[in-house]
Amino acid sequence: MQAEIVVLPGDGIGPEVTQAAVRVLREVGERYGHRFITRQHLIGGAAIDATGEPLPAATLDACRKADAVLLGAVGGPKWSDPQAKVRPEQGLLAIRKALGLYANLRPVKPHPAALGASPIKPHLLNGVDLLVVRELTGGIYFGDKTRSGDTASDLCTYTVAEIERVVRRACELARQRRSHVTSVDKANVLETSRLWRETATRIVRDEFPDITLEHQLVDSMAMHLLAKPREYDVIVTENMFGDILTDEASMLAGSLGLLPSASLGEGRVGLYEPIHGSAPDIAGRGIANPYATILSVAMLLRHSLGLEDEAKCVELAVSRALDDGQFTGDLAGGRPAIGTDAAAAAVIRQLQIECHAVVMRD
Ligand SMILES: NC(=O)c1ccc[n+]([C@@H]2O[C@H](COP(=O)([O-])OP(=O)(O)OC[C@H]3O[C@@H](n4cnc5c(N)ncnc54)[C@H](O)[C@@H]3O)[C@@H](O)[C@H]2O)c1
Ligand SMILES: CC(C)[C@H](C(=O)O)[C@@H](O)C(=O)O
Ligand SMILES: [Mg+2]
Repeated sequence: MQAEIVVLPGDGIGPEVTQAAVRVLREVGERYGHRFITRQHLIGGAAIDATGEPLPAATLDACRKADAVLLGAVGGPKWSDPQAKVRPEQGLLAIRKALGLYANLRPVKPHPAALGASPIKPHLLNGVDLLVVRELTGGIYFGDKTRSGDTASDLCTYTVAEIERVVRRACELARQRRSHVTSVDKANVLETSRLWRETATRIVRDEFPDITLEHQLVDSMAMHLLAKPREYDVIVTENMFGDILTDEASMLAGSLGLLPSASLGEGRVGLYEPIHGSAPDIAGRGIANPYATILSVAMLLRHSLGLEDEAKCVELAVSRALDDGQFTGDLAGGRPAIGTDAAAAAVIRQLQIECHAVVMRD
């Protein structure tokens, strides 16, 4: 097949991890005979520096025309002045909104070889396989913001339609898994959460009677996620809770550098990105973990291009690289660590074996 993929490196470690992931994508293309055309565009701080805007029209245009978008990360101290009129993060929020990407899939499946990197006891992690479906285009990140004198406000709004579509998406995904959905809210305090809970209950009752639905308040969820992570299958939640819970969940996997994501809507184009940020503390040193971005490429192959074999192949290759002890610094825990490029090379080496193995098995 031929596919056009827009690559948005962004800021900090964004260019380093996307470059590694594009190398892997190219290898997949060569081995399977696909023509993946990649074009880079500006977003975030890099775009502000070049054009004054965090999401230039040319970038959005290119994304709309593409088959999929691969993003690194945006933001950094250079653009973080509280007085700044434009911020890199606005570019990311704007592209998600403009492409209608309301469902952000963040899978968490700790890899056995990386268990040592997690602060959680290994016996709690065995068998953990959960998927957070984070609502991505509503809630407090998108509400009106005001500042007047010594008072500031951020408005949190949800409509029934916004809740319905993401809950439906979570239930459809749960049907392909263990048919269990945990809906996370703060219904004891927030009106948006009461609407969320009512809507989730109705959608599951009327449309997904085969799904088991459980409600959980977000504060205790933060605790349960670490205390009994094995008990969760699909977790669906609003934008901010999903943002926070997934950084927490990365500790189950051992590092933020291991969690990929797919942002999907009703449209054709999906956006794929690691869940981590631009990591200014390690940027420019060639030591960032690229596995989350490489695993995001696997999600891109699966969800936007329908290339399931190729997606599995990338996931297996990452898994084998970890089995082989190919750890970046965030996973190494004092053992010798490899850099970003070497990690990509390790995946490519495994890909050369794994692609073949997956094809032969099918
Ligand atoms: N999707 C995005 O573009 C995105 C996501 C989160 C944060 N941000 C932005 O990134 C900037 C920095 O935010 P932050 O420091 O709170 O979060 P961060 O995710 O960038 O970093 C948190 C910690 O995790 C480490 N880390 C993150 N990714 C890693 C990787 N791939 N390999 C090794 N270590 C990794 C960092 O070194 C840091 O110590 C901010 O401007 C924030 O707004 C962007
Ligand atoms: C940078 C920020 C806008 C972003 C978010 O909150 O969505 C990030 O934290 C993420 O998780 O992708
Ligand atoms: Mg986040």
